Amino acid sequence: MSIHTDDFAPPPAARVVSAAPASPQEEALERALRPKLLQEYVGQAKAREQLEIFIGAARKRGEALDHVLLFGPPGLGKTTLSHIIAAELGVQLRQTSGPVLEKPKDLAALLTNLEKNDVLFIDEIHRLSPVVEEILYPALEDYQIDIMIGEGPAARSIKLDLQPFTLVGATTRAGMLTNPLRDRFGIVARLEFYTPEELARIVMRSAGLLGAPIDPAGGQEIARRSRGTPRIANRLLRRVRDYADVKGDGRITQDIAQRALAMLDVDPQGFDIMDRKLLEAVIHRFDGGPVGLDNIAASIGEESGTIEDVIEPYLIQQGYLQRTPRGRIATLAAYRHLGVAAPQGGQGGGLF
Ligand SMILES: Nc1ncnc2c1ncn2[C@@H]1O[C@H](COP(=O)(O)OP(=O)(O)OP(=O)(O)O)[C@@H](O)[C@H]1O
Ligand SMILES: [Mg+2]
Repeated sequence: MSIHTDDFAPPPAARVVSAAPASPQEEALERALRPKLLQEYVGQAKAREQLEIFIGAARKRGEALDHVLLFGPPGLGKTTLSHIIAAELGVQLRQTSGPVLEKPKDLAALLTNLEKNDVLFIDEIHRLSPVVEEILYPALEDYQIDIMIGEGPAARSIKLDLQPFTLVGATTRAGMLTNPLRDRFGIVARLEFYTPEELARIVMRSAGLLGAPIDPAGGQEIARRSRGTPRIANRLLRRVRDYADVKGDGRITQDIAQRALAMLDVDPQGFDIMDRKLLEAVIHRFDGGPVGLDNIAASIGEESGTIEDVIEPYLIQQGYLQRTPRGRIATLAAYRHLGVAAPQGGQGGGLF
């Protein structure tokens, strides 16, 4: 048996505050913690209020809900919300994703199987191929599709009528949607990072479902360090619970939470090693910026897409990083957080 040095590298999923689901097991656990109705869905007041009204109206009239676009960083509850929409409408949900739909006929098969007012959920909708997207336009507008039968000179196009349905599209990158696709969504909901109070409610609820005894202060400690993201909050809760079982008497107290999170390398701001690496790179290797995304990516050995979708949004929202047309800039808060003296007199990209 040969041993490669790669065997010792931690897998990417080892990042404990990564917003992406770590494994199929984690996805199964997540499903168990998923709220099923709007009432249980914590936070996102704006999106929830909109949906409550439009869902209520659609139900009253017995019509399909307008098409819904959900966008926001990973782990904020887009998939959860799509399931809730179907449940609140009292219809079935069919689920697929942009990269899975390779050919027009893949989408056509799904569409023709929908029943009246059903929800079709397309995750990562920004990754639909153009030929598949083409099929979607008339389906969304007139509940019709044009499909080609046969090949070569014998090929002909036929129109098929569909049942009225609702498309729920989810994306981490609304900017990557084509205009004609974006224009066909009547309801557009942008999901925001959660406040520590909202995350604390989520943590307490999840702990209840897991049967884990927890103090409110323990819940708040986990919430504060979850990067505004329910998926991370639930993951940290499970790790802290393990720690409490082994190192304590099973109860998640603030002290246990603090010790467990320190062990996991999640700092009091909820930043992990990747966040710190990024800020350190901008400050130490690029004089605080401005520096382009690709340079940061090369410098910290992370894909630029991951940086843009997963790492940066929270750092920007919290005011540690700025995205400018000339590149990324580390703010004063970033210098402070890393305990580095900020440059004096108009350096650091003119921020100070
Ligand atoms: N508003 C909420 N209230 C309670 N729990 C939530 C809420 N939003 C999300 N969660 C929890 O967080 C987990 C992740 O949410 P979800 O899978 O819906 O995120 P997502 O936005 O679809 O992520 P991705 O972009 O990776 O697909 C869910 O399993 C659920 O338990
Ligand atoms: Mg999802």
